[in-house]
Amino acid sequence: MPINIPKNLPAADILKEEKIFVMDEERARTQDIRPLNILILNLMPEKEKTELQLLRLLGNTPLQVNITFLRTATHRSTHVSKYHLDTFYTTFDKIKSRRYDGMIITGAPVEHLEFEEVNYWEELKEIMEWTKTHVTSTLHICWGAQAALYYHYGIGKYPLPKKCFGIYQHDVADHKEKLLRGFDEIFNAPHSRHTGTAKEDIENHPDLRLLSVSELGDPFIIISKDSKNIMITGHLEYDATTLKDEYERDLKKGLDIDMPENYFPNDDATKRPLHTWRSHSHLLFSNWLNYYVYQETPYEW
Ligand SMILES: CC(=O)SCCNC(=O)CCNC(=O)[C@H](O)C(C)(C)COP(=O)(O)OP(=O)(O)OC[C@H]1O[C@@H](n2cnc3c(N)ncnc32)[C@H](O)[C@@H]1OP(=O)(O)O
Ligand SMILES: N[C@@H](CCO)C(=O)O
Repeated sequence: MPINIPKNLPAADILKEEKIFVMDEERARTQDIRPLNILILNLMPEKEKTELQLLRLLGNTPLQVNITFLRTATHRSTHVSKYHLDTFYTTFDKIKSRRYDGMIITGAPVEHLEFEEVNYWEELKEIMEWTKTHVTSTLHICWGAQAALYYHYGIGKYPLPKKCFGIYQHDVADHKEKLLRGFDEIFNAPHSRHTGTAKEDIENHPDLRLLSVSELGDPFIIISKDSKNIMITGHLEYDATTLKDEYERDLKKGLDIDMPENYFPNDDATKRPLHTWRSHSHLLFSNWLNYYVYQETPYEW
């Protein structure tokens, strides 16, 4: 939320220079406030876990936030009950005449497929096209980010020599960038994927800005220059034990999987992993809600 300070306070100029969000008294007096409407397209198979993870982050704000959960109509989910989907989720046909202040498109375990092989790809393309006119800002996570880079900007994904799996450090390209306001110089975030995006593809694209790169040299946070689309290649929303669960699942299946890097204390898988990215995940979601959704969305539309 912006701070409302007297017009000629000396600190105002310095805060403005640092791009700290200051609102003068007149603008503050005339600003209309209403709850935000956020749409979540949940493509993760274990939908209830993802709901909880995202709601924790979206709940960390003084704003009122109305949540609508969206599922694909063209894909039959196999890891969640029909009851849960029928009770808590809607489909695109039912909401496409509405407008949303913000939208989240989650990851999905389909990165081994070409985009066109994903059975809801045509539906997702229609939804992503619709976001251009019906959503103020869309945040895309992991495969959702790859899908957005491909659909909106023509940037493909490529297979990694080995799964990018663990907790990695990331830099902050520009401390004045609103999305990263309050971030430390270096911060942790989990990654869990078999495919990646080329850094040069982002850097060379005239409509994109790279805001954060991992210690492996991979793009982590990407934003479109019109600020409508944000792409995050990792999983800031993951719980402390999500990578552990994925690791144990793959070991049980007999898959050739390395231990998540920089995760278990002393690389001892019997020890409790520490949640070392929690504060930055909260910060990123509240910055998004404040600067890209609340401050940008029209009061009436
Ligand atoms: C890169 C990222 O975005 S990371 C995000 C993805 N990560 C996760 O989901 C982590 C948690 N997931 C998991 O642990 C596993 O996916 C599990 C345990 C839930 C499922 O594992 P399995 O049963 O071995 O996988 P399975 O092959 O049945 O299918 C996985 C999912 O992909 C879906 N899928 C498979 N083929 C296709 C296809 N062509 N098009 C669309 N979806 C497909 C399946 O339907 C299923 O999703 P659903 O439950 O929503 O229907
Ligand atoms: N995060 C995913 C990667 C597969 O898309 C998993 O390990 O389940």
